[in-house]
Amino acid sequence: MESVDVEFVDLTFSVPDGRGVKKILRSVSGRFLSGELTAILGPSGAGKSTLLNILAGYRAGDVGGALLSNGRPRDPRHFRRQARYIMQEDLLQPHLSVREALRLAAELKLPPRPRARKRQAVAHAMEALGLTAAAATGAGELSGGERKRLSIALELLDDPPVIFLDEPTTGLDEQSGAQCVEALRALARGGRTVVCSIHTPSARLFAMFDHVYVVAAGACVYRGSVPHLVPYLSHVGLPCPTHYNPADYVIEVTSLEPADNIERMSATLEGGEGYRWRPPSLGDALALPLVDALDAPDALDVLAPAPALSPAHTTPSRGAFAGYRQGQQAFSAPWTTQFRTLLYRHLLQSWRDKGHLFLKIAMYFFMSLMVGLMYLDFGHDGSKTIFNFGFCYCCTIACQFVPMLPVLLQYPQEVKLLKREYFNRWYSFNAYFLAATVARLPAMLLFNSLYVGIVYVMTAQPLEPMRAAIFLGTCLLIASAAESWGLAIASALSMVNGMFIGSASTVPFMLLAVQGLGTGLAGLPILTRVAMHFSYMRYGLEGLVLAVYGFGRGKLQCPLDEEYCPYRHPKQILRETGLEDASLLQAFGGLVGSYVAFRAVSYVLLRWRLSTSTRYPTIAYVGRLIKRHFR
Ligand SMILES: Nc1ncnc2c1ncn2[C@@H]1O[C@H](COP(=O)(O)OP(=O)(O)OP(=O)(O)O)[C@@H](O)[C@H]1O
Repeated sequence: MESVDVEFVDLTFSVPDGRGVKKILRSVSGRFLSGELTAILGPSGAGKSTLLNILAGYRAGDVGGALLSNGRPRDPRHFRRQARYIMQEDLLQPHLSVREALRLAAELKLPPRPRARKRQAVAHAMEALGLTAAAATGAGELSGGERKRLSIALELLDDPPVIFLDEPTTGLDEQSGAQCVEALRALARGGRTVVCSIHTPSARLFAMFDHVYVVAAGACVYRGSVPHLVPYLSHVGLPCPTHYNPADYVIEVTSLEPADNIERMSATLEGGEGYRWRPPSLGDALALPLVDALDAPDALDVLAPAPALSPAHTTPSRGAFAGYRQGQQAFSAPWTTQFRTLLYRHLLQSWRDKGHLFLKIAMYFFMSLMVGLMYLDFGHDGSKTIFNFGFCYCCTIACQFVPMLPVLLQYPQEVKLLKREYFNRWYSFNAYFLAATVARLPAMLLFNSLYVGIVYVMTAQPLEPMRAAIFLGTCLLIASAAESWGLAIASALSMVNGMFIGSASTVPFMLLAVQGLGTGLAGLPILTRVAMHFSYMRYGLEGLVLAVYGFGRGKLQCPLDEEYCPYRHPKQILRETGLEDASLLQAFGGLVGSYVAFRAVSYVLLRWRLSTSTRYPTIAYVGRLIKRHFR
């Protein structure tokens, strides 16, 4: 059985702070053993999450000191295969039931065969985390405690030897928090190393941990067993009052200013031997090895043992789940399985989110009717060709904004989920990216067909299959390019900044699309003409206008009540709008090129967001600047 002891020596971490640096971790050392449940405790802002992020490998840059696995320097790539990190926010697929979420995760994380083992792993995970009764409940309807336990169960499927959790009990009531910690303790008993940061635990919860690591102002102020904390506090001259929760007390005394207590406590630990403090007299008398001292005599059990919880959790041993090791293999499931499963999950989520789906259909329907009524019957009217050009421009704007805005709103949240799953090695980035790209196509086709079907008929555009197909194809390409532009922005920025940048950045595209109107292109400055090649809306406008007026369309009817129709010749309107020389090939090429370019930008930005590597310091620096000022 593979067991991994996590060790860190003289770990330091600083961040730039104005003109100086702020030390967040100040030379902390410790060892977290397999088979134990460890709590990282401390006042708010002490550095618990930072320590956890570094230990999990989630934060890699600017870290000083050494990280070891089983006493040897840690290979970050190998460790990533062994460890899972469960973040504080439960990022789940709200429209999947507990069983579905676990089955899909098993599909992604475990080798394809034998299939029975996957079912077994799902059943074991549900049983171990007390989720069997909620198997059919949608993740969106679960209680806070169940959500947390589902997050843990999802990471447990491939049986990782090390599990890190950031504040798993935050936001849970006493009972749910205790159930969660009970489940974690059972997992640790099975031979795993389980480490979690925790915020002001109750005495009952605190007593359930095997090992406590207390951080204050970036320094370690206690490391040892729960029962030894009270003697330790007396030892450093800060006796814990009777009936006082030692966890609360240690946080209280280390929060006080000036930081004398912190200095004294960390100096005591530095002066001691090994990674765990134990009462000197007891240690000498029993001559216990440091680790064995955890099973200290009952006389020191100043806290009541944890009461039995319901549901009773079994003690799943390592290997009780799938029994698979990822070993040196990159991912357990083949690439095609990852792609297929992610595509299915994406489509299922979209289909189940009926409210959003109907809202979108209603929105497209409403917008189509509005546009159709505004330009009703303009298409065949020789006196309204210039307004019909306006209809084409209106379509480029509609096809651009409507698909882009939901992406700017929703995608930042999806990126968080992607970060969690990708970091925990559920799938390869390429499989995700391709699946997410393909999964968007059916909705894009449906909504744009609905829009074009209504406006094309209402505005009386030529009912010729080729022209209608070009019109629809152009609208689809505009929408796809706009959505990709939105994805590129949302890949790097928060929702608020993305909404602002996304909306503002479309203005140049829109302005460049109509340059040369009335004057022709020849009179435009060279810079403007060059810039126009970068506006996908220009290509979109070209495609739509060519669809209705290009390809040798004959003279349009001039109504009897009009004396003169200056633009009844389609060639005339093409000349006046600077589109005389436009070609469909160039328009489609420009739109496809924009789509591919925006996708490529979004690919690179997403990869950067997911990377914890420090191989490219310049990129890392630019990334930090973006994070600090725009995210
Ligand atoms: N990137 C950063 N830039 C500047 N300061 C940072 C950065 N990351 C963390 N800090 C600071 O480091 C300190 C420790 O942060 P950390 O999130 O690790 O604390 P914590 O103990 O987990 O706090 P809490 O319990 O409130 O979540 C805090 O004062 C925080 O403001």
